[in-house]
Amino acid sequence: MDGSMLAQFSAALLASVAWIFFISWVAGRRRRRLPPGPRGLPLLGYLPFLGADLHLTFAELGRRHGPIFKLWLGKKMYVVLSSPEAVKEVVRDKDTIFANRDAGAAAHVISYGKNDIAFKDYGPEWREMRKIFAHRMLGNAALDASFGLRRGVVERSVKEVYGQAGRPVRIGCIGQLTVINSMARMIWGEANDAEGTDWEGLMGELMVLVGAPNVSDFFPALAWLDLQGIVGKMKRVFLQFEGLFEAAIDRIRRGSNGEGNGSFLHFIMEIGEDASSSLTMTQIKGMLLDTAVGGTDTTSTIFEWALSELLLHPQAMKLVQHELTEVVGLNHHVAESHLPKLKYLHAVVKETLRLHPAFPLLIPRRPSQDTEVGGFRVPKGATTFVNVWAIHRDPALWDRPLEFRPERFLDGATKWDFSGRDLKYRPFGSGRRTCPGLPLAERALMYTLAVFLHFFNWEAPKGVEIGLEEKFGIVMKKKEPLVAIPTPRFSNAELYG
Ligand code: HEM
Repeated sequence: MDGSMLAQFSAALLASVAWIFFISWVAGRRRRRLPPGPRGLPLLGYLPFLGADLHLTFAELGRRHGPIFKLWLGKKMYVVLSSPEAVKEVVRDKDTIFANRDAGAAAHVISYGKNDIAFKDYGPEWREMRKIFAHRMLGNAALDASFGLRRGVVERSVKEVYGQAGRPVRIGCIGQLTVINSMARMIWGEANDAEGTDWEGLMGELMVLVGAPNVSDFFPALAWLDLQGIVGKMKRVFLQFEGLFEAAIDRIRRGSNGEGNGSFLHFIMEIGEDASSSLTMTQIKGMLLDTAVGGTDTTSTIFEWALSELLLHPQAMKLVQHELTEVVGLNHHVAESHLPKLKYLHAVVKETLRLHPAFPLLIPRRPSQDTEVGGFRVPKGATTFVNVWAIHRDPALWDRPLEFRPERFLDGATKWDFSGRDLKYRPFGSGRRTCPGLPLAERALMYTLAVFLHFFNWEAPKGVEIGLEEKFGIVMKKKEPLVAIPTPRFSNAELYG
C-alpha cells in the first residue's frame, strides 16, 4: 500500500468511526429525550397555568404536545398519557415498573403511612393485602352475605323519598347518603359504631384534602412547614376514623354480642388474628379506609350522573323502566339476582362511566426505575397520569363521543366489560392496580339505581334545567346537585316500607 492509499484508507476509517459515533449519539440522545411539554416559569413550572379543571387542561395540552407529554409543577415532573397505545405500555408492557403510586402528603396521612392497598408500594405485602381484599373480603360469598346490610339502607332511603313524593328532592344527596350509609353498614355491621357520624361531611373533607394541590408535594423541601395546613387538617380527619375503628375493634375483641358479624371489620379481623396471617392491625385499618374512601364517593357520584343522564334522555329512562318491569315485575322488590338480567341498565351504567369516569385521571402511578414510554424517557418517580376522561371522549376512538347512547354497549359488545381489556374504555383502570372494588361497586350501583328507577318515575322540576357541568376533583362530581321530583310507580304503599 503506497502513502496516498494509506491516507485514503485512514480517512475512510476515520469517517466510518465518526459516523458510527454520530449515529449512536443521536440514538442515545433520542433514548434519553424527555417527552415534549409546555414551558413553565422558573421554579414554579406550569403551576400558575394549570387552572381548576386539570382534565381539561391536560386534554388541551395533549392536543398541542401529543399523547405523551410532560410538565413541571414546582420541583416535580408529571407525565400525562392520553392514547390507548401509550396507556398499553404503562399498564400492560411495563405494568410492574409502573405499579407504584404517588402518595402526596395528605394521602400519606390517611393511608396509615402507605399501609393500605391504594398507596402501598408494589411488593409481596401489597399482593397479600390485595388478595385478601379482592378474593375474600369482596369475594362473591362475602358480598352475598352482606347484601342484607345494603338492602336495609336502600329501603330506608326509598321510604324517605316516598315521604316526599310529588315534591322536588335532592336525589343526588339522598343517593350519596344511601351509598355512604351502605358502605358504613358493611364496614361496621348492624352495631354500627359509626351511627351519628357526619359521614357526608367527613368524606367530603377527606376528598377535598386528598385532591387539593399541595405546596408540600410540589416542593418537598417545604413539606415540614405544611404551608396550607392540609396535613394538619387531614390528621384531624384521620383521628376521627381511627377512633371509630378502635371502638369497633375493641367491641369485637371483647366479643360483645357479636353484632359485628357479617361486617367487613369482623371478617377481616378474623383473618388478621389467624396465626398464619401476616396482616398487621394497621394494614387491616388501612383496608377498611380504602373501602370507605374508594367505595363511597365514586359509587354515589356515578349514581347521580346516571340519573341525570336518564332525566335528560327520557327514551333511555323508558327503556330502563320497561326492562325493570319485565325482569323484576310490577309490585315486586328488586333483588340482586335480577341484576345480571338488566342488560339495558348495565349499558346505561357503562355509558355513564364512559362520559363521566369517577377518576378522570385514574390514580397516578410512579415508575420504580428510569424507563421509556412511546420512545420517550420517563424518569424514576415521575408522577404518571392517564387522562381516561380524554380517551373516553376521543372522536378518533368513539362514534359521536359526546352523545349519551347506552346502545353502543349493547349487541355483540361483550368486549366492553370493566376489566380494562379494551384500552379505550377503562373506568376502573387496568393492570395490577386496577380497582379491586369493582364487584361491590357494580352490585351497589346497579342495585341502588334499579331500586330508585323501579319504584319511582322521575322528572325535573318545572323551569329547572338538568345541567351536566363537572366539578373537577380526585372524583369528578356534578357541579350542581341533582334535584328531581319522584312519583311512586306503584299504588301499593306497603312496597315503600
Ligand atoms: C363506581 C365505583 C368505582 C369506580 C369508578 C372506581 C374506580 C377506580 C379506579 C379508576 C382505580 C384506579 C385504577 C388504576 O390505577 O388503574 C381504583 C382503585 C381502587 N379502588 Fe375503586 N372504584 C370504584 C369503587 C370502589 C369500591 C366500592 C372500592 C372498595 C370497596 C374500591 C377500592 C379501590 C381501591 C382499594 C383501589 C386501589 C387499588 C390499588 O392501588 O391496588 N373502589 N378504583
